[in-house]
Amino acid sequence: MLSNVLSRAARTAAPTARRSVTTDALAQSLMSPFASQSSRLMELMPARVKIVEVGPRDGLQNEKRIIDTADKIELIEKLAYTGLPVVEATSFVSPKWVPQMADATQVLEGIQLRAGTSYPVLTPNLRGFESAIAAGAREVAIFAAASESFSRRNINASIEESLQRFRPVMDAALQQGVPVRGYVSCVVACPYEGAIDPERTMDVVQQLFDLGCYEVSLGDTIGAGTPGSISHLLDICNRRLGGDLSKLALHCHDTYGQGLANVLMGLLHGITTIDASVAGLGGCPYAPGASGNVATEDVVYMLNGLGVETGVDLEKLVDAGLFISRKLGKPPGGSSNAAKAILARRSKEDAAAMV
Ligand SMILES: CC(C)(COP(=O)([O-])OP(=O)([O-])OC[C@H]1O[C@@H](n2cnc3c(N)ncnc32)[C@H](O)[C@@H]1OP(=O)([O-])[O-])[C@@H](O)C(=O)NCCC(=O)NCCSC(=O)C[C@@](C)(O)CC(=O)[O-]
Repeated sequence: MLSNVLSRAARTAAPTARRSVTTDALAQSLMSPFASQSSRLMELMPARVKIVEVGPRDGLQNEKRIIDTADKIELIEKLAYTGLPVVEATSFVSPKWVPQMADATQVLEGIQLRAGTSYPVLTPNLRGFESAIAAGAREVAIFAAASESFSRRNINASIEESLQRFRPVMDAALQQGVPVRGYVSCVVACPYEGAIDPERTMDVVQQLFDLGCYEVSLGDTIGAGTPGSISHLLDICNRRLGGDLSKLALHCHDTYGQGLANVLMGLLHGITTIDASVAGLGGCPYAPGASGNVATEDVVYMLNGLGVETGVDLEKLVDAGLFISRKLGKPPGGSSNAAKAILARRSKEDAAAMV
């Protein structure tokens, strides 16, 4: 088992970037000296993780500075070019509610699609679904919440009303063969109600599966979860879903710095789909105080170090993060520690090359 993991790591360590020692290789080379001690951990790791990049949607939706449509398109294309299998592109919501997403049609129509990447979009109602399909969407996502108060503030509907609203979206999607992802927000905590009962979360998850979602993403919307509460939630998911978590994704915000630890906890429980946002961008306009998602660069660095394949080129990902950080006037690499370290290493290498 361990030798499989190590040879997998060696395969994925193939140099991809212009740099002499890629950071992918660095993370993986650090693994081998400790491999014998950590073999139990390695055995629990999946061989491959699907990363769902939510930066262009979740990452930008809360930004006050309106980003040019062309820059959004360039960001999405740069992200797809890293090898990411899924780049959530935009959302077809009311522009009165989320002004940053007002150009959803132009964004989706403008993307040069890359084979091997899908570009789902958020659709809160049938109107959003129809606009998305007209703009070329091939996959959509509906979004519910485990908290009544958050549901009302986010989409102006109770949980039950929102599920009723999703029914025609789902019917139309099924008729047209469009896959639908589901989100549940506030899976462990709500900005208005505090702690959320995981059984309640699972009730909503189950209803989204019953509606026909092929995957449901568990959103720790305000990033209050810890490995303890996430583990408790996933134990309950495990019981309620008969031991199969393969259709769940984990969507961790990093408000309290727990994002990466929570992702690791998810992997240990058998989650193999992780949502993340380049440069750690993000936040929900209706979740005051919530910071961005766990940074994609940090997730990829960690997975590289664990010998888990993602198919993502970390150096190119850092370039995409740098691009959008500049557009937003944020520090290079945003809140991603891995990106900041890689950018610092690049500067040193560039300075050395000048001597
Ligand atoms: C759901 C509604 C539309 C209800 O909003 P409403 O005000 O109850 O609905 P309405 O039907 O009265 O519509 C209000 C206005 O929006 C228009 N409208 C109506 N629908 C659409 C549409 N699809 N596209 C464009 N426009 C639309 C509609 O035509 C009308 O325009 P007006 O007549 O006033 O000029 C609104 O509440 C909304 O758009 N909410 C979206 C909020 C949002 O995007 N939140 C962030 C995403 S969720 C999230 O971030 C969490 C997640 C997924 O990342 C996971 C996690 O971290 O937890």
